[in-house]
Amino acid sequence: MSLPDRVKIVEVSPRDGLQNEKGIIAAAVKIELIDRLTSAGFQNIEAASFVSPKWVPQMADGAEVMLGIQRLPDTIYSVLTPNMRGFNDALAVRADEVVIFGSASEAFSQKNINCSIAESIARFEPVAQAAKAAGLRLRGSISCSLGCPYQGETPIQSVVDVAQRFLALGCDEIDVADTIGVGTPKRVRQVMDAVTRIIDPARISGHFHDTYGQSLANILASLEAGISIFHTSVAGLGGCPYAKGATGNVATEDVLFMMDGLDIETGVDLNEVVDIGMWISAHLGRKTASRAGSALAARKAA
Ligand SMILES: CC(C)(COP(=O)([O-])OP(=O)([O-])OC[C@H]1O[C@@H](n2cnc3c(N)ncnc32)[C@H](O)[C@@H]1OP(=O)([O-])[O-])[C@@H](O)C(=O)NCCC(=O)NCCSC(=O)C[C@@](C)(O)CC(=O)[O-]
Repeated sequence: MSLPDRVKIVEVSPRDGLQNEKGIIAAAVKIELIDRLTSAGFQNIEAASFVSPKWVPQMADGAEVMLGIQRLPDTIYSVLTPNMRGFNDALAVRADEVVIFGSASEAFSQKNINCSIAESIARFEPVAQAAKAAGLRLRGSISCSLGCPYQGETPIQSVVDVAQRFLALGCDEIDVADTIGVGTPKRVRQVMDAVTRIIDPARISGHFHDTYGQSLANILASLEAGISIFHTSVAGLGGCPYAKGATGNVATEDVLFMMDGLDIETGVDLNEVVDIGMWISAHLGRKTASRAGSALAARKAA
């Protein structure tokens, strides 16, 4: 299959990238991060999470962040909303897209959102209806699509079942998420092929964590399966509090560098993203996890 000319990169660092940070990061830093990402050309930024602050304290300032950022009219600012409480908070700050997040694994569903998969779908139903009524975009994220930290490999049918439920709820986009980064290209291709049999590939995204260094290969396998939306995180920031040991999302800089080599447009300025990656890594007191980011920053410094 031929590869697309253009892909959409959803930058998830302000939410997935920062949610697992131990020390609380000031809202001003989150706001600066999002503003710089907006300037770099991302058309979709996952900006915050309206979840219980007892479960994820780092995301407690979502409203302050959403109200503090400089928004561009064509940029989609997404927020996570596990229930109606989260949805109402998202509506109050005029989020463009709300994300319901389920799992293809029963055990992870319990650990992450404290209910079974079936209960989660029932909880998402009013959120989906309210999102449609308010004219907001709706995205559904399927955690553990390639494997679960508690249950091991995920059967492909479990991913398809949740995708089907999300489709019925009216999701505009559905994420196949490799929460712990265990997927390898052959399996990713099988999962993407199964999901694209029931949903238009243009509505499916690949969300890959890079724990085992497989993300770029998995993105290539997804491109070959017709997928053209990918989630990335500047400097490879991230991790899920309910998936111990899992590292961050695939680094944005690495994906942009690969897309450039494949002649696939992203609309994002890699040069600016390298600077953002170095800035946020310095702020967090660590080295960037992006190979391309380090190499390009070193080249600039020379
Ligand atoms: C879903 C719940 C709330 C259920 O949590 P629960 O304890 O079953 O629910 P509850 O209704 O009993 O609420 C407990 C407390 O939280 C409050 N509460 C309830 N809802 C909200 C809300 N929306 N905003 C603010 N507060 C809220 C509620 O008011 C109550 O407060 P209390 O009475 O004890 O003072 C909880 O489990 C939760 O917040 N989980 C979120 C976990 C999370 O954010 N995980 C990380 C994101 S998922 C992820 O990273 C994966 C993804 C998407 O990136 C893709 C991938 O890589 O796989």
